[in-house]
Amino acid sequence: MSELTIFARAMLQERKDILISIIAGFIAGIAGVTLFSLSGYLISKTVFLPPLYTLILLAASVKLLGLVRAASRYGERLYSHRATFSLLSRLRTTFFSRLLPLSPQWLNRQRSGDLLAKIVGDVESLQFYFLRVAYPPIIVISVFLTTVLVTSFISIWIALLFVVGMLIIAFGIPVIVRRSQSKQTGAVHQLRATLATESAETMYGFIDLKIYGRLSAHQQTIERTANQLTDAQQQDATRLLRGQSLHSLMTFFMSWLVLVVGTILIIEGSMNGLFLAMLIMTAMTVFDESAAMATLPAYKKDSEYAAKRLNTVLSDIEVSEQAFRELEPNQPVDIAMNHVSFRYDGDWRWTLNDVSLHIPAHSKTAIVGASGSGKTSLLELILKLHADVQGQISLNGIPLQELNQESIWKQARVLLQHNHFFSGTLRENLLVEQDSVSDTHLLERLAQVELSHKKLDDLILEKGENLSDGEKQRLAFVRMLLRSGSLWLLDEPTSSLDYVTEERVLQLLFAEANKDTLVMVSHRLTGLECMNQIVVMDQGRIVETGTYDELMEQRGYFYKLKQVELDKVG
Ligand SMILES: Nc1ncnc2c1ncn2[C@@H]1O[C@H](COP(=O)(O)OP(=O)(O)OP(=O)(O)O)[C@@H](O)[C@H]1O
Repeated sequence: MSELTIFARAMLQERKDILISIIAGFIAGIAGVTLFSLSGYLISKTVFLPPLYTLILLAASVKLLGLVRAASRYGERLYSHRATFSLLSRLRTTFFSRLLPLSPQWLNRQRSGDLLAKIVGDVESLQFYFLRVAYPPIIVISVFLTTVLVTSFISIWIALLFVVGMLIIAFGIPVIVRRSQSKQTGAVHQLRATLATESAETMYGFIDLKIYGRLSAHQQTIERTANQLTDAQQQDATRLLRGQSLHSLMTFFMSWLVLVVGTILIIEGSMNGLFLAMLIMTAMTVFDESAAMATLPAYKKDSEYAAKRLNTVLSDIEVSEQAFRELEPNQPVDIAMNHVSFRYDGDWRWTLNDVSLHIPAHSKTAIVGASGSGKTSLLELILKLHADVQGQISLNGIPLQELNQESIWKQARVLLQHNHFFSGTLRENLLVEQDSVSDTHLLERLAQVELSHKKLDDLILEKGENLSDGEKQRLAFVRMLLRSGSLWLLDEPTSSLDYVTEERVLQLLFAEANKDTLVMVSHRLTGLECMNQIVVMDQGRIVETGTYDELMEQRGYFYKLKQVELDKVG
């Protein structure tokens, strides 16, 4: 039950609608039972040729009850579904708002298909908890108890028969349904997540799979999973149907039993024969109204499983939300790292090993080194994208663990190696953060990065499929320029550009970031002369630090890298 705490909280917020639907459901149930009982009574009464007004009164009551039943059933459906949809939207937004502040690192660890299956499928499954598990028993039991009470005035034996029938429906049938279900719990959820994951991976890697001739193998896997999912769904549906069929069987059986017992009671003279048809109709209706009890355990188990899957995500998230101090906006940022070591989850080696570094406010720092030496990871640590970091990192003297992650992101103008482009116009892709920038300004910015041939209404495909890598890099660069913030963190911002464009872009960057703190990871060693410091990394350690001239004079690691570059590029 603890898995459903979030759901229970959301239900409390919808208590008004829930209460109305319970009351309306109760009225509909009682009206239904009375309607059919009265019909039975009317039929029996007709045989004895009662006065016309009695018949008119009974027929009018039946009509009226029909209307009451229809109206209250409508009210029940309306309010219960309104509550359900509000609950669902509450759950979705709660889930999504928890995901939003998460570090990309956490999101990267999730398989996108599985996450999607949780956001969509598992949240959806929770609707049944309310519609089929939480409130129907309240209605069924209250309608049933009222019926038993009224019936006991006519015949205590028939009332007892009803109780026995209800016990079988409420406990016997669910046990049978649950027994067949226990081995299968969660199969649909798991297979749905697997199918989403396999489909997402096939879509992402479509071109590579095609080139390497592995597409059909992947398609077969997807088909196999889809078939297994269909089978699991069919088994689930069969189980539900089995419960419903057993319930219908029980309803008919009880009606026959009422007929038999009622006949005996009439023969014995302990019951008025006028009530027989009425009691049979009562039995049929009251047991019919209790259909929800037969399928309740199946839905309950399913919803609990869905809640459990969602909880695994939410409990992870709670761990990662702990920042509490703000980084002052528009202040120059000073970065200090003191004996910082870090490794990725499950990795045996240190990605960053005992790194100490000071990046003063307003300074320009380049981080260079071999591929895989930890340059990007170092930038990500400044952005507080990773937890479990050893040593001390502070921004403007505030330890990173005390800083609100979002306040760092607000201050930072970040350009990572991979930038996402959304399906939409070029304008929309540039104005992801703000929409108060004029077209003229946007076009000026585009011209500054040699993209004057692009139009703001040009359509960009999902993930920027119709852009070259260099164009993507420059558009992301413009996107970063349009932000405000005094901390510039760039990871190889010009790696896909030709030398001429690269020089222009770097000049523009240095002019724009003139008064700010700039940290730039770079593969290339050209243009670093103007940097205040160059940090050279190797295998997670800082091996050299200094200005360009100092490092060249030292003739150490940087000098060697520079010689290699000169040999290769000239
Ligand atoms: N998300 C991750 N999970 C686990 N290991 C990672 C992850 N990202 C990077 N690594 C590992 O950390 C090490 C440092 O990676 P990082 O990207 O920081 O290096 P880099 O110097 O920026 O490399 P490059 O110049 O190729 O971009 C690499 O060995 C890499 O395999």
